[in-house]
Amino acid sequence: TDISTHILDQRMRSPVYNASGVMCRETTELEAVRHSDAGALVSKSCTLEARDGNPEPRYAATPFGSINSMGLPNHGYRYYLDYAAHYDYTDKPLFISISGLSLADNLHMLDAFQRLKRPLLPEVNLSCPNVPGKPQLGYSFDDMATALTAIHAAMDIPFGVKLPPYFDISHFEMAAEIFNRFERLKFLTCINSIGNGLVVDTDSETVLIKPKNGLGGIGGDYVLPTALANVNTFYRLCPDKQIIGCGGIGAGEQVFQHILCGASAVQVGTRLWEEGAGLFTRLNQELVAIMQRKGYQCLADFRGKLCTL
Ligand SMILES: O=C(O)c1[nH]c(=O)[nH]c(=O)c1Cl
Repeated sequence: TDISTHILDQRMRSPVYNASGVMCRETTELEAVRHSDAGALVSKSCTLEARDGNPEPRYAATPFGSINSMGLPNHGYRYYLDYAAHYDYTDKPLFISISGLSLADNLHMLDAFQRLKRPLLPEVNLSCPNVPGKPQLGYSFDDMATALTAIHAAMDIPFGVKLPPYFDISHFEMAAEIFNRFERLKFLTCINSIGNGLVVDTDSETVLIKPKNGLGGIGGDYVLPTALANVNTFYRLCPDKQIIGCGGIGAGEQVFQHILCGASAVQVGTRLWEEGAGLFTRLNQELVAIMQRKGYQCLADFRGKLCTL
């Protein structure tokens, strides 16, 4: 049973890796993912300068997932640039998440990464919901088109984007039309957390996290149907791009479902935060068991083959 996959020409021994933001802010964390059974790794979204992020508590686990308003805490792009400069690319693919506070910052950081002339894979984050005063690009189609036009003009290497969840068919269609304009935009990571949810503790009658009156991005079991809808819809609307699934993965079954909906690889956030890097070993085993039960030899046997009625 072969669970390997490729993103562009880069092979992954497993289709499962971390979601940006989880187990990836420190080089020690990136190394933990690299030494795990994950098939790749992605770094914490970086900004031009280091950021402390939002006041704590800013993450909370909940009965069916998590809520977070981290506020883009990271060491600044040079820290991740150094990691990418010394990384052994023969091991597993390295994705670099970029989340500049302005288009100029994004262009500056992307240029620095492409000048390394290393096979790193930039994932431009269009969907951070937690920086007060910074509306996310993914929900402003004109601004997103402007940014991607400038990024595509500046980038000689292939890149991807981290997308927010969309909920309206016309939004899927408008977003896909924009993405399809850009040939070197090669992968779409769907989805980021569902922005600005609110989780309340009944006993204390209090929110769980400090920033933004308790509002934060929702992840975990709550978001699986939305994640699958975004994966499958962009899989159908953007046939020249690969889809990386993210959202609601806690067991091999959801890995299987994301791939069935069209994902070439999948990322895990909430469940990884709660369980640790042993998660990848478990997910790989559970995916193999499902494939064996169904008689599938490789991921291509079922990728994108979701049946409709
Ligand atoms: O608050 C964060 O750092 C954060 N949190 C998220 O759930 N998604 C993001 O893209 C980011 Cl950048």
